[in-house]
Amino acid sequence: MTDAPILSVKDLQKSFGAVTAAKDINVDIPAGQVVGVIGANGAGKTTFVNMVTGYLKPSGGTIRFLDRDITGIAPRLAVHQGLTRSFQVSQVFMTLSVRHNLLSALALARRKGGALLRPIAGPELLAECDAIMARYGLTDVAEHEASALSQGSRKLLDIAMAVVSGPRMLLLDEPTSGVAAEEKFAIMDTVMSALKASGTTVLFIEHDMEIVERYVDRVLAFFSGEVICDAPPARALIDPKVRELVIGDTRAQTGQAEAAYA
Ligand SMILES: Nc1ncnc2c1ncn2[C@@H]1O[C@H](COP(=O)(O)OP(=O)(O)OP(=O)(O)O)[C@@H](O)[C@H]1O
Repeated sequence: MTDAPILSVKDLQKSFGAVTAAKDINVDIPAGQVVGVIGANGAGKTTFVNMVTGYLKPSGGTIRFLDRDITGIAPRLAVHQGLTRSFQVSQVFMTLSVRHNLLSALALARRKGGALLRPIAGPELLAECDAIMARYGLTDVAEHEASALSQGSRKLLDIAMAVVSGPRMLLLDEPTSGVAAEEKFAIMDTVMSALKASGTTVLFIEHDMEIVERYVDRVLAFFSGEVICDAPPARALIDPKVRELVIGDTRAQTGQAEAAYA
């Protein structure tokens, strides 16, 4: 880890008419950190991620990434700077195989303009594709159509496609949403060890407190557009405000057991 933060957010604000979706957000994230963003529905998590990745223009404040001002940058330029995201809804091509999905993503990441019209699969790209599939546990399903994959494998493919550009920082929207309970830890183990190996800084939105507790170094808890707690999970998940305003609400939505943090 270096001392200078990879991402530095100062006084970030966003209003939609009378609704304040982000208020006075100040966050510095060091390179290599894994950050979990939690909060009830409507707390402002997606607004924050959308502003950082260029999908929404802030009403005020600044965002610096790798010491450059990226406030209001277009999403594709954010990707060029090394800041990438995945979405809650999978972005894979359902009728293509795992290999062809990854080759398409690699071709898009490596080529510019009209070069897309040339054949995509040279030996280097094929080798890179094999390496990514091995890292993300997809080798055994390489020739399977994406539509035939389990939700968990489809998430792995989606995230593997997001990282082909070699981002320095990856933002994920609920990486285990829709994944069967018995698959979620295996999926996260694979994703987090691949991202750790590449030294990627990670920030992800998550409703599942078991995932938060197990995989993040730091929790940002949102309520009503503000960060109400910024602490390691062992502290954040027992913070009275977080328990009342975030975990209580999240449990009510997901039906998680009240005993988990008693
Ligand atoms: N495009 C928009 N226009 C108007 N209001 C919006 C818009 N996007 C978000 N909001 C409002 O901003 C607030 C924060 O929404 P946001 O989607 O960021 O919350 P969230 O924490 O991501 O919620 P969820 O867990 O349901 O995705 C909410 O009150 C929401 O209704």
